[in-house]
Amino acid sequence: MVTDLTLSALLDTARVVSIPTRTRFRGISEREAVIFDGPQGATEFSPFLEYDDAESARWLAAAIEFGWVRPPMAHRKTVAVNATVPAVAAEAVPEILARFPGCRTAKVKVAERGQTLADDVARVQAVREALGADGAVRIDANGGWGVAEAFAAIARLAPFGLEYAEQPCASVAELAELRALLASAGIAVRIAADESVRKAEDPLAVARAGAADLIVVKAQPLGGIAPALRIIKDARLPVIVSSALDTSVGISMGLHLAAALPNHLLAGACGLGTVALLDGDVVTQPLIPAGGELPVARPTLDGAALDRFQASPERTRWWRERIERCYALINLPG
Ligand SMILES: O=C(O)CCC(=O)C1=CC=C[C@@H](O)[C@@H]1C(=O)O
Ligand SMILES: [Mg+2]
Repeated sequence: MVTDLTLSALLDTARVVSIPTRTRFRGISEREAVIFDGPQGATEFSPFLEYDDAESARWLAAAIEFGWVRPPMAHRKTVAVNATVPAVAAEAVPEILARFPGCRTAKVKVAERGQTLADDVARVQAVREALGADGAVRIDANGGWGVAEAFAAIARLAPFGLEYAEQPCASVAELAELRALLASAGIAVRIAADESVRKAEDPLAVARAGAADLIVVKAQPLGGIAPALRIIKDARLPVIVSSALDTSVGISMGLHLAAALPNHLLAGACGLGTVALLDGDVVTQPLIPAGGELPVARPTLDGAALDRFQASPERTRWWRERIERCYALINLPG
């Protein structure tokens, strides 16, 4: 970690932006983010608004690391990414997939509050039809199911061919129980842990409990690329690197994490294509997938776009105060 970055030096480079989403995603229709310009390049701080300071402080540590510390050596120049399909109606699926050119893997949101299993079935079926038999389809329930509900839903969705189910239940104990139930029923759908890694007190508990087949790893929530790599090393499970509906700046942090992984640890296409879900960006060449891949690059900030998406004075003040509180929590040495 850097030792000499003062709060005022950090705040001097901060630009708060608010970018509309093209489709509501996890209830969000405006994505707010802070963009900093560090000596290593642009970096992003964008914890969701409801996250408390202790959790958000890890996102700030990640932003500082990416802007001020040289990233680890890259093992690849491009990273394959998945299309991310929000909990839309089945009819909207082709239009969503069209935003992810060349992506042969799609992650489909399921278990959305207010919807039914029939909605999930219709959406997953539409994705399978659009991708064809050789595409890969995975689902993400964001912990929205209980064990019995998850078992029934996965049994119903498995015939469409599922690569894995991401965080079907909320707790590690539930994931372990579900994983055993699926195995004993001969349903070959792997379990991926996301929230059990990025929001857990102990990100390794899920691996230790044998409750998942792979882990979804996000750089910002885990405190940066170096802490994420330490967790990956200790978890000893295959990894999908994902993001948090970031601008291309935050996405580039995820790409550098994915690029740092040796091939045998990367479990498939990464969840880094979500700039396609935003209606704008802050860089000159937005990281929209081409041929199903993204380049491992540091984007160049677009000053006009930073101005265009500049947040209101009230929101800017809110974010600057949040940065101050989080900065106080991360205890930079020196
Ligand atoms: O993994 C992807 O395809 C995209 C990122 C993604 O799905 C998410 C981003 C941000 C918040 C989360 O609700 C969600 C996830 O749960 O993985
Ligand atoms: Mg997830």
